[in-house]
Amino acid sequence: MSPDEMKKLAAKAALEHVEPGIIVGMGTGSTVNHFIDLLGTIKSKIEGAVSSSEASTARLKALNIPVYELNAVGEIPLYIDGADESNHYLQLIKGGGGALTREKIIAAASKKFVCIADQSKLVDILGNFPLPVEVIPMARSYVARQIVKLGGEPVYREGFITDNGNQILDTHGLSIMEPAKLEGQINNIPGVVTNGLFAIHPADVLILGSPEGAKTIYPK
Ligand SMILES: O=C(CO)[C@H](O)[C@H](O)COP(=O)(O)O
Repeated sequence: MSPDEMKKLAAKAALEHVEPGIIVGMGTGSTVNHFIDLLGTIKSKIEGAVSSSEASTARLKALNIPVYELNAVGEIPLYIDGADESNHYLQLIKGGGGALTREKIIAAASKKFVCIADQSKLVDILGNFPLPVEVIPMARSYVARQIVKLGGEPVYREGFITDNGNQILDTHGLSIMEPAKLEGQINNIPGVVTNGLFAIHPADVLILGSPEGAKTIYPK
């Protein structure tokens, strides 16, 4: 079974978390794209969505799913998003698609975060996937030097601009033993908008697609 088929299985299983009449918070990426397509088949049962990226907004609108501004809604009952890595505590690395900041905001504004992924994303220790850090452009070199002091090797994602008009440093070489501590340390560097660790507020549920079907995992 291909990773994409496994992503689709996870997306399908996540539909069970969609209650009638709700607004769904939507992440970004290929796994979420499968979920959005499936959401389109039950769109009359929901009120709409809040989106974390221009790409997800375009996909939702193409399916005639109403998209609300975050400022126009209260607490969102459900947030669905993918991940680049998850540990067994459901602490994540996200941001491979560069939408980490809006994703983190909508996840924080949501009551329940259901993460969907193929089985390869579950790891014992975070950090094999380079940690994305969104930076204000004029601070990029300064932030990069501070990340080196923390033991990382930042690589500028050249040619990529986030939906917020910022840049990304993909940080290699980190073996992340204390994810929540590192999340706070990096976010405290002036010029950092946010980093892709979702550790202080992990996911609530992880659904992994595998050749044996979709497996639901709760934090250890
Ligand atoms: O964080 C993300 C985008 O910013 C994605 O959720 C993450 O990169 C996983 O992507 P995919 O579902 O394509 O594997």
